[in-house]
Amino acid sequence: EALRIDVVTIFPEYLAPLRAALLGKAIDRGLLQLDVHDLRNWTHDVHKAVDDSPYGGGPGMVMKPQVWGEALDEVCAGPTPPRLVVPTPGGRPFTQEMAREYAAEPWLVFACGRYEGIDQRVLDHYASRMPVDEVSIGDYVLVGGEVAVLVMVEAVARLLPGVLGNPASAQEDSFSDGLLEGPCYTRPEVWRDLAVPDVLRSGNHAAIARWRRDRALERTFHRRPDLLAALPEDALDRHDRAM
Ligand SMILES: Nc1ccc2ncsc2c1
Repeated sequence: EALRIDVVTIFPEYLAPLRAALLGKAIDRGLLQLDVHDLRNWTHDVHKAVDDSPYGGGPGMVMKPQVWGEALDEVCAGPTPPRLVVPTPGGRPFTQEMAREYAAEPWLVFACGRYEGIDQRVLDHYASRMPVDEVSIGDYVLVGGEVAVLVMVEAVARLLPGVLGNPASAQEDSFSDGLLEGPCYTRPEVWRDLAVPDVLRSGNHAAIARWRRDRALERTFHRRPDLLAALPEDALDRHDRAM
C-alpha cells in the first residue's frame, strides 16, 4: 500500500533532494516509491526538442504535446490509472487538505512543465482517462514545476504512516485546526536576555493550552485574517472571540 510517485521532468536532477534525509529513508523503507523520468527520453530528434513557439504568438515557448503524450502513455500505463498532478501558477491552490487527499492515493504522477507551460491538449486528453489536477503552490512564478513537486511531495510524504517519528505532530501542525502555529521555545530558559514565557514552564497544562491557542489566534489574526474568516461558525469559543 506504499504510495507510488512518478515524476516526469527535463531536469531529473532537480528531484534529487527527495532522496535525501527523511524522505530518502521512507523510500528505503518502502513507505513510498519514487521514480523520476527524463522527458527527453521520449524525443526522437537529434536536438531532443521538447518545446516550440506558441500559437497566437507571445513570449516564451510551449511544451510539445507529442513528447508529453508518449511519455505519459508509458509512465501512466497500468491496470488502474494514476492521479496526474501538473504544477502551474494557474492551478487550484495546494493546501494541507489536498496533501491529505494525495497521501491517501495509491499512485501520483507529477508532470513538470517548463517554459510557458504544456500544450493544453495534453491535459485535456488525459483528463478523459484519469483525474488531472492543475495545482498552484502559491501566487508567484517559478521557472518550472520541479520545485513545486518538491514542495508537494514533501507535504504528502510526511503524512504517510511511519514516515514521521511521532505521528502526533502531523496532526497538530499548522492548518490542522485552521489556525497558524504559534511561537515555540526550547532550552535554555534565557537566551541573550530573552526568557521563555513563564506559563510554558508552569506545568499548568490547561493554561499552556490556552496560552498556545491565544498566540495562534493572535498570529492568525495578524498574518492570515483570511484563515480566521474561513473557520466554521463554532470553531471559536467565547474566549477565542475575546482575543
Ligand atoms: N511549468 C511551470 C512554470 C512555472 C511555475 N511556477 C510555479 S508552478 C510552475 C510550473
